[in-house]
Amino acid sequence: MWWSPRPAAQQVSVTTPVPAQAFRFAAPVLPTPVALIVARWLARALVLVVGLPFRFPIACALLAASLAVWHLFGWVVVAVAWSLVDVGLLVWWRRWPSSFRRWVGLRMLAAWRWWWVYARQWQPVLVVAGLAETYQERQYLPRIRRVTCSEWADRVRVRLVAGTTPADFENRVVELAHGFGAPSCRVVVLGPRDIVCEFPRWDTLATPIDALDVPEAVDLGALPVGLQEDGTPWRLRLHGTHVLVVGVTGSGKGSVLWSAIRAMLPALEDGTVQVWAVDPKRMELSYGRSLFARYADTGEAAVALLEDAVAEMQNRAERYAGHRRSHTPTTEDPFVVMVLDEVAFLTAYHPDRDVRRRAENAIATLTSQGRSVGFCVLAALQDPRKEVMNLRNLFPDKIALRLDEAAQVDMVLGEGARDRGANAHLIDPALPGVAFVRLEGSPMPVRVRAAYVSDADIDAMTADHTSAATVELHVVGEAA
Ligand SMILES: Nc1ncnc2c1ncn2[C@@H]1O[C@H](COP(=O)(O)OP(=O)(O)OP(=O)(O)O)[C@@H](O)[C@H]1O
Repeated sequence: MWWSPRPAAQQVSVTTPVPAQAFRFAAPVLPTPVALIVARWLARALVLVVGLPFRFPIACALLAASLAVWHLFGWVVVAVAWSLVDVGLLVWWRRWPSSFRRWVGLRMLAAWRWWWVYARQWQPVLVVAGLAETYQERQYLPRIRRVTCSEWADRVRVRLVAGTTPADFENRVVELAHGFGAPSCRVVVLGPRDIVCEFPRWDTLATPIDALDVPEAVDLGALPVGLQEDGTPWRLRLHGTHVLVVGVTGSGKGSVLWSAIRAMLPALEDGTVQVWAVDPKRMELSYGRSLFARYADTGEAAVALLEDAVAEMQNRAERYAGHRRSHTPTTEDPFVVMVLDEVAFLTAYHPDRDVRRRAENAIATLTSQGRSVGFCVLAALQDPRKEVMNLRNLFPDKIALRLDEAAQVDMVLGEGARDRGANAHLIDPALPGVAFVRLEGSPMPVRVRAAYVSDADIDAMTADHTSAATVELHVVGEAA
């Protein structure tokens, strides 16, 4: 019938050109009069001038005050006033350099960076990076709300175009970092359509960090093991979790393990914490043997040690059942940290299949049941692929040191970590100990560097501190 639409016609997409179409409807192109263009430019200039006092209130107030004084009293008074202000600033800078830097230096730097780096290059960088949106032939750009500077980074607060998401920025962090000449870029979401792009001005982790001071009180939920990119301490939680440290050979896995052990020294000495170490390479942990309650360096010994840990963990769980739901470290029930260097030796490379199977079972049991009864597995691994370590998902916390391939980043830190800027595969080999981690409560990866615990530091640690558990073993040995 003439009024019923034909099925074939309904399937034609509205955007598909139809060659035989008789009429084509398009918006007419009207030449814009020059007067309109000039008026628009003038309006934009006016908005800029009116907005300046809001953007730079102090600078504008000073300028206005200078003009007023000039008008009322003449230029000599202005020159004298400015000389006095300069002297005042000089005294401030010399006497209180940090407050001067915070209140004057960094604000001036932020104004300069806003204008020179970001405002000037915003449009080309965002358009080329694919972050400009087009609607009805008009281009919409996210807007810079504010630029602030800290000692090490610029923070550019951005208002997103409606309909876009922070993920669009997170997926373009590499383009943004290169576009604005920064070593990296991190996106922090503040609220709806409100994000901050953080651009470091230089690499704050370029110089090695010496072994940190041994803390007086041990906080097993926040052991100081290095520094974060913003200069604040990098703290590692061990109590109530398990940690997998992944990195190619020479990436500095040892420095993470040793920094964690160093941060627990007082607790090792008073017996509330024990380290049980598995060291198949015999190069990494053997150096500080006297600090460990148990130590194994062969496949069979390592499996026996892991199975002992499982038995002790199950015994503890049986005692706790129905009485308590969490563990508090005491000398009777110490917090046990199983430090497993090169864990793939046990799970994938050991020639004996039975050893591999038993080791894998024991590690799986410890990681799945040990958290609440005071057992933690801190393992180091070179290759994160499933064939080598299929237990990696049982480790809630992971640390990605330098990796071989881009695809390994998400394997270690979880999906989307590389898109959010965790370029662990691009870490400079000259920067061992540099890593990406995900801190609690935030999906954003953070760049960190572990402190380097040298052989001399380990010597000093073993000379000054001994594990209470090891002392006990010696005493038993002497008595026997
Ligand atoms: N945090 C660090 N800061 C500075 N230098 C470091 C750091 N960690 C390691 N290094 C340097 O890198 C070298 C290799 O480190 P390390 O042996 O810890 O790497 P690894 O990942 O454990 O390697 P492998 O898997 O071969 O044992 C060290 O000898 C040391 O010189």
